[in-house]
Amino acid sequence: MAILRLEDGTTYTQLSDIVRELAPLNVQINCWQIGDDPELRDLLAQDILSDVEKEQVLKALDIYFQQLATNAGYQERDLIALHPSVPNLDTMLSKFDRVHTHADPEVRYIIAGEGIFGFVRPDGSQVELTVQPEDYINVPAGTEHWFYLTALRQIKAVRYFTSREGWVPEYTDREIRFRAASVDLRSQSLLKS
Ligand SMILES: CSCCC(=O)/C(O)=C/O
Ligand SMILES: [Fe+2]
Ligand code: NI
Repeated sequence: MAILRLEDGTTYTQLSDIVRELAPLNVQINCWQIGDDPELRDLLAQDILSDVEKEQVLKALDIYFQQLATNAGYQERDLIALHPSVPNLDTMLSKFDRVHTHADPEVRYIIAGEGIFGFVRPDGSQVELTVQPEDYINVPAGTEHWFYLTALRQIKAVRYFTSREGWVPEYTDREIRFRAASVDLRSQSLLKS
């Protein structure tokens, strides 16, 4: 279930509120059910998936890919699985944790773990959106955003492509003013003390 945090600390968890707050960016957010198939749930609980297992997961969720292919011409999908034992995880994440855009829409369906997208709204305010299983997000081409993992350091997401070239990050020099996860980490450390 998605969580949106504004710079003033306001937090939204209702999908309708989040849709409203992200509307100025035309960022689409929705909740797509994963279902309760035990074999799929077991695969999603594994950190590491073989290529065969990844394809099994993708096929189980292809109903959504078919909708995107029919309605919006999406051509390909793959599954990204990030977890603490991925070699050079921090190097990979460093590609996304600076403000960047893509020439194509960034379309992700979160199916395990969680991650945080940051956005700059037209009024200059910055917001951060924690995405979790069943959250679907479509970030329009050219939208400034950043992405990083929470303290869980684990996410599985289906990536949908209209072309492969268009998702390469194009960096902007926008400064990121806050990180909600650090707020969480700070509050967690406060809770611990
Ligand atoms: C959750 S998919 C990994 C992040 C990514 O592809 C991207 O471009 C984030 O901005
Ligand atoms: Fe991105
Ligand atoms: Ni949800």
